[in-house]
Amino acid sequence: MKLIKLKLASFRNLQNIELAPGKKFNVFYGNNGQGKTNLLESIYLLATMKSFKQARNAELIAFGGEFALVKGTVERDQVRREIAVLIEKQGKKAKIDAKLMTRLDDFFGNLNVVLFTPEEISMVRGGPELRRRYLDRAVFTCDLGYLTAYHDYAKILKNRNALLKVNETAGIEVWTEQLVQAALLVIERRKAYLERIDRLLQGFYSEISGNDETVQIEYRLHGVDAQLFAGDPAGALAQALKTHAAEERRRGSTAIGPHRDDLYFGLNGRSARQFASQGQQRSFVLALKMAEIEHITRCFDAPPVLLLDDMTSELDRERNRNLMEFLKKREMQVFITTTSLHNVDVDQLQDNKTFRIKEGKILD
Ligand SMILES: Nc1ncnc2c1ncn2[C@@H]1O[C@H](COP(=O)(O)OP(=O)(O)OP(=O)(O)O)[C@@H](O)[C@H]1O
Repeated sequence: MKLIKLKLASFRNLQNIELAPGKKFNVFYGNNGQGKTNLLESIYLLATMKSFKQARNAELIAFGGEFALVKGTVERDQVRREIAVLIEKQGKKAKIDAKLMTRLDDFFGNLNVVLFTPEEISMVRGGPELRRRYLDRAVFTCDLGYLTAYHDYAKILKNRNALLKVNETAGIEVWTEQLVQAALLVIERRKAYLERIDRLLQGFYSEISGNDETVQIEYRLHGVDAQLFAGDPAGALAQALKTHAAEERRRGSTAIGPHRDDLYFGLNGRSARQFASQGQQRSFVLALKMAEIEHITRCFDAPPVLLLDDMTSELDRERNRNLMEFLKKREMQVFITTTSLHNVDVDQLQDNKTFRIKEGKILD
């Protein structure tokens, strides 16, 4: 998958951009606050309809503007598609080859991206939301049915929470039963993904770190007996909900389910969250991303587009070199942002294209 053309109008500080990225390495460089990350955000949006900064629509539109437009031409197996996303304050509309998309499912899969930002390093040490967000996105890319399972679960959760909030427990059993069934579908798909990347993760971690430390990734059910779950998943969830009934009434929200679950990252058999050094955390997250790339490549028989935001300042030289070696071996298009070309060693990269960004404009 390749992005052949990108056209932006009134997207954040990028008023009017038109560019033809190269098929391999594209390096965007410039001082802080010039629009490099905004550019990556626009590509991410073209793939997912979402901002990776969790920004609302109004924030994506240039100050004082009414709308923003992001357009891209993507190529896969020599077939080209035009993706256009119109962002207005009240919502987004997407067109593929000039046809308005009415179902989200039809939109996805035309452009796959994997994003790596410095902030993601905190996925190891930070709160569970970051890990859940990573997992949901990663599962979803190769498993479009996951979106339906996830939305069904979210709808039931909302209804059940609404009852708990007003302390209305009559009729809650019906929602509890539905919640359990919907939760199982989400958990099953999340676990299946982790099983698929488990071996990949170990391989990439060794490649990146250059040592023989072992890494583990596991799904952690919140408040549920894992052993019971292995034998009787529905029974274990129902049991946990029963045990937490009083807490739920007190908090006015559902205490058990995929919205509370977490990922466990292990390093040499210990919790990476508690014991990993800065460098080990970076290697871990980078290996996770590499595993995600490999997984998507296998699913679609085509590699995703990689977006590396300000990577060079976060990685030390050795890890950076290992990452570049990994990328050079692949027929993958990469977008890198950096404050200075010195950080990237562009001469080492075959087929690179560089773009200087200043005040929201590309200066060649
Ligand atoms: N809706 C908007 N309209 C206009 N400008 C915006 C909007 N949202 C953000 N900006 C501007 O975009 C700039 C930030 O751009 P961006 O985050 O892409 O910087 P960057 O080049 O990646 O810098 P850094 O190297 O610091 O990450 C800021 O100057 C900010 O004021």
